This record gives sequence, C-alpha cells and structure tokens, in this order.
Amino acid sequence: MKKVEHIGIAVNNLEVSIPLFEKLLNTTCYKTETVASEGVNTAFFQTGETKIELLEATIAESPITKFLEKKGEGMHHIAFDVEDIEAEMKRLQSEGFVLLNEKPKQGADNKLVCFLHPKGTNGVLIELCQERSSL
Ligand SMILES: CC[C@H](C(=O)O)C(=O)SCCNC(=O)CCNC(=O)[C@H](O)C(C)(C)COP(=O)(O)OP(=O)(O)OC[C@H]1O[C@@H](n2cnc3c(N)ncnc32)[C@H](O)[C@@H]1OP(=O)(O)O
Ligand SMILES: [Co+2]
Repeated sequence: MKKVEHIGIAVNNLEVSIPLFEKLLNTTCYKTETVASEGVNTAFFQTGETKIELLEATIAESPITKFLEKKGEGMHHIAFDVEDIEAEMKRLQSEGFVLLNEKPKQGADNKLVCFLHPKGTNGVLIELCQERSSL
C-alpha cells in the first residue's frame, strides 16, 4: 500500500456538502464524477498528498443508500493507492481478507478499484485503487 489515496464520506446531497467542504478545506472541489456502476455521484477535493471523496447515492440500490439509511452521513471508506492491484488482491486474498469484487472494477478519478469486506478489517471498508494510466 503506497499511501491513503482518499477518504470516502457518504453524504445526502452533494449540492449541500460540496460548499460545506470547500469552506472546511479552504479549497475548491476539483472534480465531480458519476460512477453509474456503483450508483454514486462523487466529488473530489485535494488535501495535500491525499483526497476527500464525497459520495451521494444516485439509485435506491446504491451501497450509499443503504449506508445512509443505516448509519446516516459520515465516514464510509478508506482507499489506498496500490502499485499493482491484481497482485495486491491476490496477496490479500491469500492473507484471508474477503474481496468484494473478483476482478478490479472501474472506479472514479481514473482508477481501477477493489473493496475488502469490513467484517475482515475491524469494521472499516477498505478500497484499493490503481491509477489507470499506469496500466
Ligand atoms: C468506485 C467508485 C468510488 C471510488 O472511490 O472510485 C467509490 O468509492 S464507490 C463507494 C461505494 N461502493 C461500495 O461501497 C462498494 C463496496 N461496498 C459493498 O459491497 C457493500 O456496501 C458492503 C458489502 C460493504 C455492505 O453491503 P451490505 O448489503 O452487506 O450492507 P449491510 O448494511 O447489510 O452491511 C453488512 C455489514 O457491513 C457493515 N457495513 C456496511 N457498509 C459499511 C461501511 N462503509 N463501513 C463499515 N461497515 C460497513 C454494516 O454495518 C453491516 O454490519 P453489521 O454489524 O451486520 O451491522
Ligand atoms: Co472511494
């Protein structure tokens, strides 16, 4: 794991949360992006070496919908930047971690991603990210 790539925060409404985080972080949102396959709209803020990713649900079946219903707005996941996501997935699986997707899948911000089940990581949803341009 190279570094924390981003911290994901589930929010009810990006229109409300983007200005709030621009005030909080004293920086502007550099990108909003819809990831239809995940049922999310995302908004990114660069904070030094890492980023904040705000996540809003776009459909009832979105993981964010379920999370918000259950826990309300708040920290959703920690994403780590990895050199070789397939090698890292193999390594983690051999270490007994539960992968939530068999193959790397399309993420936001030009990444390939994989998630680990929080049950195997002390209750924290973990995301692996590999920059697509490095493929
Ligand atoms: C990819 C685009 C973007 C990017 O960065 O590029 C994103 O980050 S998209 C983020 C949204 N996508 C995902 O979160 C995909 C991975 N998540 C899942 O597959 C599910 O959300 C899963 C499996 C974590 C939970 O789904 P499930 O249907 O099992 O929901 P439950 O509410 O029944 O949860 C089971 C159990 O897990 C706990 N839980 C759920 N979400 C989280 C979380 N974010 N952090 C910690 N724990 C979580 C939940 O509380 C349940 O525990 P229990 O003790 O039984 O209450
Ligand atoms: Co993420």
